[in-house]
Amino acid sequence: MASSIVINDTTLRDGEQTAGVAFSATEKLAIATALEQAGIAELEVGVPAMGAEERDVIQSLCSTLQHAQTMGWCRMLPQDIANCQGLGLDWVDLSIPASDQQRQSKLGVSEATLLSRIESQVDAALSLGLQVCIGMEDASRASISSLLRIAEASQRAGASRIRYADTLGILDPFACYEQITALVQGGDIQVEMHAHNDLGLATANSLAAIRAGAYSVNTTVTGLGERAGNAPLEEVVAALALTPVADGRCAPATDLTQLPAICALVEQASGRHLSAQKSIVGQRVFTHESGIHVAGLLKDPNNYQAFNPELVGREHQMVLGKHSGVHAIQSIYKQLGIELNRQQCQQLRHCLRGWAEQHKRCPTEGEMRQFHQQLLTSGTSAAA
Ligand SMILES: CC(=O)SCCNC(=O)CCNC(=O)[C@H](O)C(C)(C)COP(=O)(O)OP(=O)(O)OC[C@H]1O[C@@H](n2cnc3c(N)ncnc32)[C@H](O)[C@@H]1OP(=O)(O)O
Ligand SMILES: O=C(O)CCC(=O)C(=O)O
Repeated sequence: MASSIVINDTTLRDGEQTAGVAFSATEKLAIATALEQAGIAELEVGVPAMGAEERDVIQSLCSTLQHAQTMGWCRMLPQDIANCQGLGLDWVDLSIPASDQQRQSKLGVSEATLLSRIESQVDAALSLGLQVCIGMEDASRASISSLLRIAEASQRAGASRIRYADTLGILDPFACYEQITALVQGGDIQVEMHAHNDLGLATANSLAAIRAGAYSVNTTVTGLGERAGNAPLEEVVAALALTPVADGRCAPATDLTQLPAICALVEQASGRHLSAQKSIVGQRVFTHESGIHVAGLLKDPNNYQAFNPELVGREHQMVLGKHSGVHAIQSIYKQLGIELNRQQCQQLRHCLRGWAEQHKRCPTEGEMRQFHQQLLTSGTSAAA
């Protein structure tokens, strides 16, 4: 059977790092369970170094989840690793700054010192029964030669994976493809992509990384995360389902119909409201008003749909507004049980335009009925 691309969702770690976001234990459990039920293979569930309370939550998540693999995030420090003991985690991400900028300015150590730490710290994590991913923070500002040295040291020490973090979200998909290709071809270790969205390219970069052979990608529900956030889970899994990778791997086995409910759960728990136009899950992304689009959709939905909204548990909605055509008006009124002829539709449209400009929204069913009543009584001014 073909292997599938792995999603490592970090809503509960990087997602919760969004300024002002703090999930309760109950919310974390609900989010983790929902993600597992949707088929997400791996969850990065938190930072054990944050303290005993965080560790209790991590432990309870690990004991509740049945199929999803769990990962804890640590600095590559002995105490951080020791804090993972007994939590039931499957994986640990041991993070080191990979760029000269961060290594020198944050830690003040040489590359040789950092490389020498990998062996002993990976060993410490392995002895706790954990699989190890080496997190290369700020990898996108590091030279590829130094990333390859980290990859080589990680592999030699017994780590299973390296994580390429575009910590500042500065990559474009072309550069990302080149970087990940070099890492995949230069070593024999899984490569994971961690994309940030500062330039709005996190999803594109995640897909480019997969195309280059990345084993896994990090996502967060609704794209939560530091600053402009991470690659949104809903975008990445929908795109993977619709744009197959040519290397024979399958899209992750995600139940896409659960995405709206998962995003609503995270929207509620994070207090971060989603734009109506947010791809895949935004309230209005399958809503159509323009006359030409609605007329086309009525003939055949394929005329104006990128994909069937049922794939992600949604449906098309047709509404009336400034750009409505006769077909739309006729069809929408028919659903209200009102048959209109072409001339009546044109009269309604004339009034609808002015009404929409004034109110800046679509009319409700009650308002549409009112327009019709006015049309019948005045014959000309349907929607004053
Ligand atoms: C790019 C990312 O997303 S990295 C992940 C960021 N996530 C978090 O910060 C999780 C939440 N963090 C926390 O709760 C706290 O920062 C804690 C509990 C982890 C640490 O708190 P404190 O001990 O008070 O340290 P504080 O946060 O002020 O400073 C961070 C320290 O970690 C060090 N550090 C940062 N990254 C690393 C690393 N990869 N390896 C080793 N040390 C590191 C910093 O240099 C600094 O150490 P210093 O005091 O010697 O300068
Ligand atoms: O080192 C890592 O695991 C990645 C940390 C991270 O969240 C980032 O660099 O954006």
